[in-house]
Amino acid sequence: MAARLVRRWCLSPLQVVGFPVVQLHTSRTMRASQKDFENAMNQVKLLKKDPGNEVKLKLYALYKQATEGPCNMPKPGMLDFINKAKWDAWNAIGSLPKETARKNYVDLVSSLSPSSESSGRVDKEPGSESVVITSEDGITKIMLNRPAQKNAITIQMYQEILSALEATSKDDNSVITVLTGNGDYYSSGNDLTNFTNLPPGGIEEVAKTGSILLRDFVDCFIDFPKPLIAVVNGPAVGIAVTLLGLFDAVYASDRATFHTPFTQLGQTAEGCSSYTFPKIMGPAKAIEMLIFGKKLTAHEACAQGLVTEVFPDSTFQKEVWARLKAYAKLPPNAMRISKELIRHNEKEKLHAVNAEESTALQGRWLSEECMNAIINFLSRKSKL
Ligand SMILES: CCCCCCCCCCC/C=C/C(=O)SCCNC(=O)CCNC(=O)[C@H](O)C(C)(C)COP(=O)(O)OP(=O)(O)OC[C@H]1O[C@@H](n2cnc3c(N)ncnc32)[C@H](O)[C@@H]1OP(=O)(O)O
Repeated sequence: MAARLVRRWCLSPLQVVGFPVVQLHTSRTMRASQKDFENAMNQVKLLKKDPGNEVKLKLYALYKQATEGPCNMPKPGMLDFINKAKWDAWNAIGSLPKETARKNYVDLVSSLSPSSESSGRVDKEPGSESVVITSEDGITKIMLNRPAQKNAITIQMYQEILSALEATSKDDNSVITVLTGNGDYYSSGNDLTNFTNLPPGGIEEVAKTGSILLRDFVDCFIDFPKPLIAVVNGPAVGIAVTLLGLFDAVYASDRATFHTPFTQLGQTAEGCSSYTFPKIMGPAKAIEMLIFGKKLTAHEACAQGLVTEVFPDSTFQKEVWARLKAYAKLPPNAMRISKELIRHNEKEKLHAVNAEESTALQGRWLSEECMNAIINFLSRKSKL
């Protein structure tokens, strides 16, 4: 099921906001600027790096203005949030002349297209994977690797993490498993553009498949049989925080922060945090985090029991990996059996909580509160 979901979701990043797929005109009577415009449209399709939704909305707006003139469409309804973001972008251009829009489009594309970008090659460079999995000294390291996007988790990354956990749980050479992030963030949580690729079934289908994926993903953490360690190298947001309640140890840099702004996003708690957080830190503190979105420092999170130990950022990697290497030499079966003893009484409850939270989120994703929050982020009207 999970693999099927991912296949369905894995669209080119350029499809995120419904990139205009255009027909190239070949008329010999076209002026040079029209040719530049067509070349630019072609270059856009060859971009290897996703330019981000803000730029894509600008490109969309300039393309529409250049080809059709000022926005002449009725404003889409609030719930039609992708078309509304596109309409807003086009409408914001006002009465800019078609020629100027065309030139601005060409200029914008050329600013995105260094010569290496437009070569048309699409091979992945080594280390360019969004999730990097390595194994050494009995430690399997799953590293989130989208530092420029603060390690926001895409649909494909959920699937890759899930597959890595399934594989390492069966790998006799893997004693402990570590989740960490590359760059300055541990993870900014769910990639908010996950919501913008509308399949034919529309937002209802997005919410339904998203809910199934979330449930499968979290189930995998609940059932993971070996020691699971989070090496929190920097700020963590959303699902990157809630999952910590299912880890066996959480080591944090003193630069890390812990933030679950679900209400601000019109969403609700997931990752079993509606159960694990009150248990770990008591209901009063859990409510401050999960309902009011209070951000904790690493030392506060440690005092609340969410973090095992905090290290100075300057020595964080050295100290933590030295410790993990020592732990990975401990007898693996004893560790696995101890984990089973500690965790097995809770498993049934955790699966039920996960199912409930995933269903609640399915409803939330269809709400106006949630859609507005996502539109605001994507159109950069808001940030955490
Ligand atoms: C219905 C389908 C769902 C399918 C998936 C189901 C799976 C489960 C879902 C479970 C529910 C999960 C919930 C959560 O995790 S809620 C938390 C979501 N995260 C956020 O709201 C964070 C949003 N980001 C920010 O507020 C800021 O970016 C941040 C404070 C993290 C950093 O700010 P800073 O100013 O330092 O950096 P930038 O904003 O300039 O960010 C750099 C670039 O990174 C992009 N970015 C960052 N975070 C995200 C994100 N979460 N999603 C998408 N993109 C993100 C940001 O846009 C910048 O990109 P550009 O350079 O292209 O502009």
